[in-house]
Amino acid sequence: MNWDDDASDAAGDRLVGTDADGEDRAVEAALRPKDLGEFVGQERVREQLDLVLKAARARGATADHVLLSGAPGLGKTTLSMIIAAEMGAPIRITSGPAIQHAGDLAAILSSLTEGEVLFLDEIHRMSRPAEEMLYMAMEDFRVDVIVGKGPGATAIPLELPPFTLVGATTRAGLLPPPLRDRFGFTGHMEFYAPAELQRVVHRSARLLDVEIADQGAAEIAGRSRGTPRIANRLLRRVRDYAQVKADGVITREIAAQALDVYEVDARGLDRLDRAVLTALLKLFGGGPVGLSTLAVAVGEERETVEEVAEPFLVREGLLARTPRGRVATPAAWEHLGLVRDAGAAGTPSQQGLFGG
Ligand SMILES: Nc1ncnc2c1ncn2[C@@H]1O[C@H](COP(=O)(O)OP(=O)(O)OP(=O)(O)O)[C@@H](O)[C@H]1O
Repeated sequence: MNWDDDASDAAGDRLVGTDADGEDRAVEAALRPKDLGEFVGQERVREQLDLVLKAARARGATADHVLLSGAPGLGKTTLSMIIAAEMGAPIRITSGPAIQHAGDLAAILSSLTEGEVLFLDEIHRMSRPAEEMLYMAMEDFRVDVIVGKGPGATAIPLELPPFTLVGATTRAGLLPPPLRDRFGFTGHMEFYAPAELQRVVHRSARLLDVEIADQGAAEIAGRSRGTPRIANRLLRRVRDYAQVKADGVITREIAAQALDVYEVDARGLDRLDRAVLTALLKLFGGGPVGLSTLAVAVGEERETVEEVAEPFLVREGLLARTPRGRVATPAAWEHLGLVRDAGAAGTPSQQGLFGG
């Protein structure tokens, strides 16, 4: 998978963007499941983690280091908090970009208490020297603090209490193998199925004291791009609509009307996604067309199209990246309700892209 952090930054102000905005952060604390039983979906990761934590508790030991990989908003921070709660341990939260010098990391590590969970988000964005210090800290619970500079510099070993590192990354493939190998357990977080997101929406509605019908929750879930953070955000916008335009109850119709107003369509595409697809279909007959040409046609930067819009369109099977350019799939024509001109050159079947 190719989730780019810069792309998700650029997507920050979209209703269907995956990064947390200020409002998300304010409510997310209240919506986070507190234990593994409350955590919806991710059956395999949950089951495996349950075993890891139970075994550590039975041995009276600190849990092994845990690496969580997956797209933003799938629940990595939430799981790290659950790990701490299940181990009855405090948690310290920091991120790779916040640790630029090995000294920053040494300061954090040396202040940890026994059994504490250190959550290191975006661990792939840590500086190299800090990363190397982390290897030793994870393996031997020890760091060498360098005092002085040049030939006179000396390394002073510092013992650390046993702790559990929970690393989170959107790009497990970017981690150097020595770092990856030092995690006792790696959990790959998948996008959520609509039925799972429906449960997330129901749970959040209950916590927010919002009345919602099953079909209302299903409507929101179907437009949430497999991501609980987006589901919770759409729920809040639909709640606003239900309060202003109706009696506050979220039915299927209300959810659909509200999300139409916010331009999030039945499949979770927003205005930018649809603009890209529409240009590809209407102006270029479905492609192939070069990325730069497509970007000019929609009046966006090349990077925005490539990093913000395309990943989801590709994931949804609406657009394909081919060596000859971007190509719409038959599903794209269907989704936008357009019919391909039968005589046009470069139809998907003529190119043999989709098996005729
Ligand atoms: N499995 C789940 N069940 C219920 N709610 C969930 C689940 N996973 C995530 N959420 C909700 O989604 C929101 C985002 O989750 P979280 O912050 O843990 O994601 P993340 O993967 O750490 O994202 P990022 O990588 O951007 O930090 C939280 O409010 C949380 O309540």
